[in-house]
Amino acid sequence: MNVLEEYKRKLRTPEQAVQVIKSGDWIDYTTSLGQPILLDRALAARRDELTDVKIRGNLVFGPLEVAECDPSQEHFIYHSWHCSSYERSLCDRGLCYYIPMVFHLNSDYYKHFLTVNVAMACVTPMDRHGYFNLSTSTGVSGQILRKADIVILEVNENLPKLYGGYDECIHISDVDYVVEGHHDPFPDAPVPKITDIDRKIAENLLPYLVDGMTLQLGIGSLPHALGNLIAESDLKDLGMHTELCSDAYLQLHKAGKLTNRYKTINRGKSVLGVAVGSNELYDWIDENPSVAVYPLSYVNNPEVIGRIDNMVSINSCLEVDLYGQVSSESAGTRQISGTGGQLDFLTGASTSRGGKAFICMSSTFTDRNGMQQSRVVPRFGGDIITSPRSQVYYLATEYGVVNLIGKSTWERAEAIISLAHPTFRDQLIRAAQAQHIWRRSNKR
Ligand SMILES: CC(=O)SCCNC(=O)CCNC(=O)[C@H](O)C(C)(C)COP(=O)(O)OP(=O)(O)OC[C@H]1O[C@@H](n2cnc3c(N)ncnc32)[C@H](O)[C@@H]1OP(=O)(O)O
Ligand SMILES: CCCC(=O)O
Repeated sequence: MNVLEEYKRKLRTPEQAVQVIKSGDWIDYTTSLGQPILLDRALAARRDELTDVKIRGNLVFGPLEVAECDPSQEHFIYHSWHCSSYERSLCDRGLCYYIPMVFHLNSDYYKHFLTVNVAMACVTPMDRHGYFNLSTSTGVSGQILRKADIVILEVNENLPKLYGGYDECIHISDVDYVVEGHHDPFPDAPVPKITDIDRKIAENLLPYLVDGMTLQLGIGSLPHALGNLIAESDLKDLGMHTELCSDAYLQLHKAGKLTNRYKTINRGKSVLGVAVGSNELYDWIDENPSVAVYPLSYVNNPEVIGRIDNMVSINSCLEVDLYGQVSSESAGTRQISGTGGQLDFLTGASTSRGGKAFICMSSTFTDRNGMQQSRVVPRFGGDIITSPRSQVYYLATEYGVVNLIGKSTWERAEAIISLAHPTFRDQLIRAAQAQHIWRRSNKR
């Protein structure tokens, strides 16, 4: 049978396709732009026929009809590997549960441990060879689709087609059903406003950065802003090897800096796993031979990252304690985001020849009551630790950069307090004294 005939034979309406889902099933929605909008709507419409259907997603921007239609969670229970701001708001409402993980092993979790009864994902239209491109969701999708008992694809003509790497496509012969329908154009992701504090942090980082380095910029407004500022610097011949491709890389490209010339693997290629940004970004990565998408089992593998000379990883966090522990994913018991690729890139970049792993933050934040709070705290109570103190290298704020490696507890306390906002330093020193990590010789 030729691929077009096979496509027609597998074509269903969304309502028909979701009939395969049974009570108790595990369903996967892949990630971000891969969110299956029409199938999600059709599944939610079956609410009263189904119970205990569990759904997994990852950095999904929503709205998710399955979560919104069932506050009781008798019918649908939604889970996320990494919370977007929408999924965070679902968690706040008790409608989403976080699943702890590290990304480079995520596909192994699927391969060895997890059940996927039905996987549903948005893909590009099928090509003449019978392949659908997994596009900006390639990072996480391949193994989910391989593990699924039933694969339903939703064709979204707005998705960019990305060259791989590997695992960027699925063939019609590996698909059970295909659905089509109208999709609105993707909204542009918000662009962070660059603040004076961002500029100061970028200034503090610049002496550590070299021409020819390869950059990983993490999720969130600070890494994005720092990427934009690096695009304005004199640095040149930069490389891209990142889990998440944001508009900061488009800025580096537009500034003529993203040549990938000195990459020691994937030379000449901007490597990514997932992309989220503007339509201009999607247009840039679409069918672009200088861009290569890979599964995160490759992109985030610390051994792979470590093979890239001068690999620089720039991620952000919510708070740091005086021991050097980093909390990036929860504020007390409130789930904010996830571990994501932070630990993978910390581990990988710190083993690269000339590599450096930075965790950056503003020294303070303004809480919901309008009060200025320190991001340097004496010690964590209920916050989840994202990066353990044994693996944290460079920490940066607008007050400087410190390297914690090889530093004892009292040296760390001193170094970390030097990054804190001056308003909070005395109270942090008193806390360090009470915690027995402060000596008479410590600098105030
Ligand atoms: C992507 C790659 O290539 S892999 C590596 C990157 N991945 C990671 O580093 C994972 C962990 N890091 C992250 O998830 C992000 O970088 C974050 C969460 C630390 C920062 O992301 P941003 O989007 O810039 O966070 P933002 O400042 O908007 O804050 C998010 C929420 O946390 C709240 N928040 C921020 N700081 C604090 C704090 N110290 N205490 C309490 N709440 C806080 C904010 O108010 C906001 O809540 P809201 O949505 O209700 O307003
Ligand atoms: C999918 C990107 C999330 C992260 O690693 O932070």
